[in-house]
Amino acid sequence: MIQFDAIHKRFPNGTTAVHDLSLEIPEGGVTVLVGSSGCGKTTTLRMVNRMVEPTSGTIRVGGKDVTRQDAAELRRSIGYVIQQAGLFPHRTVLDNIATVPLLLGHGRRRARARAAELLETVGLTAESGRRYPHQLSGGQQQRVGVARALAADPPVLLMDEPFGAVDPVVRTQLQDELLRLQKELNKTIVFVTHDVDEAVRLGDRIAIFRTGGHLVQCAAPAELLARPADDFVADFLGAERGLKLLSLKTLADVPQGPAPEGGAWTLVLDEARKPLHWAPKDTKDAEIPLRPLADGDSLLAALDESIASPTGLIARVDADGVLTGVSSRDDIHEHAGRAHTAARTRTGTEPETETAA
Ligand SMILES: Nc1ncnc2c1ncn2[C@@H]1O[C@H](COP(=O)(O)OP(=O)(O)OP(=O)(O)O)[C@@H](O)[C@H]1O
Repeated sequence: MIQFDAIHKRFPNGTTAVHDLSLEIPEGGVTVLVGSSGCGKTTTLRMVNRMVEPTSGTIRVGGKDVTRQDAAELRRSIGYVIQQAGLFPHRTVLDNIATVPLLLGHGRRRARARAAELLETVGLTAESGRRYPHQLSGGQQQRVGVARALAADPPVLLMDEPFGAVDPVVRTQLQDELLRLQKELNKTIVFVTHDVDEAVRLGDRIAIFRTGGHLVQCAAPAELLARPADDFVADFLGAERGLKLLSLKTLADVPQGPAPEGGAWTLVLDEARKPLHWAPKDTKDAEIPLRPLADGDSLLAALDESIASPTGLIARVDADGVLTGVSSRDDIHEHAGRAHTAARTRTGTEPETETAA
């Protein structure tokens, strides 16, 4: 757990970057710090590993006051990932990843073996380990940055806009990878972004800051979207709060029935009973492509597919892609409404919102 207790940071030029911050970051989850530019997110993050020292207040990691620990040692025990990866340009990828294990006194052989393992963990080939950072794409460099931060197996990972400099497709891939890794590793991750969608996608909890370094609200994403503490939070989350909430809910509970027969549309399956497309009764019309959805897909994806398809139906599949049934636009819509009511009225089932002035 990371505890910020009455933290204040005023830079020598008089700028207050963080104002009276008290926040508990639970162990083993992703806490995302969001807010507009200059609201103190990076400063907050960098105080955890003492790259910035607070003016007053206490920060504890695992119960220990960080100011009572040797700064260099502390930094080696906390993973740190930044935008543009921050790799050493004249070292190979493998040596970049092996840096911290080497500093920690692991032999070169062991450090490299660990680095090779991590390359695979973050989805890179062994061959890329022999390259230099500039010979990799931006997205690959970010993966190396994550591997390097994980090399000493630190319980805490600080990530400062790590995916800010890559295109949206690669960004989504990197987010997926991080979620997959986190399921496996269960680190305590503090993640800074100014992108609300990224925060909602990755965060177990989201802390929203406003200019002047004020924490406004910290809550689980669904709670935040359903019950923003004030107009600032509501504005920051954006106009499509309702849709964002649906991106957090799955399709699992929406009822499904057999595919209709003899109507205007027929669901065409391949020999393994995997849905291919909708065929019109009138063969002059074009067939309609479809995107099969599984129980783990979101209500937002279901709503989108049901609206986009003139059939008003979605094809549901199991983990192997085999048809399990179809669901109607009306059923999806009804569930979407219920998800909202539940989120608004929920009491005591989610972590409590922390608000600060
Ligand atoms: N070394 C410094 N000296 C003086 N002021 C600083 C320093 N570092 C940051 N600041 C100021 O402190 C405030 C908070 O900066 P910080 O980088 O923490 O914000 P941020 O929320 O991470 O912003 P961004 O999203 O743009 O990275 C800003 O007004 C910034 O200009």
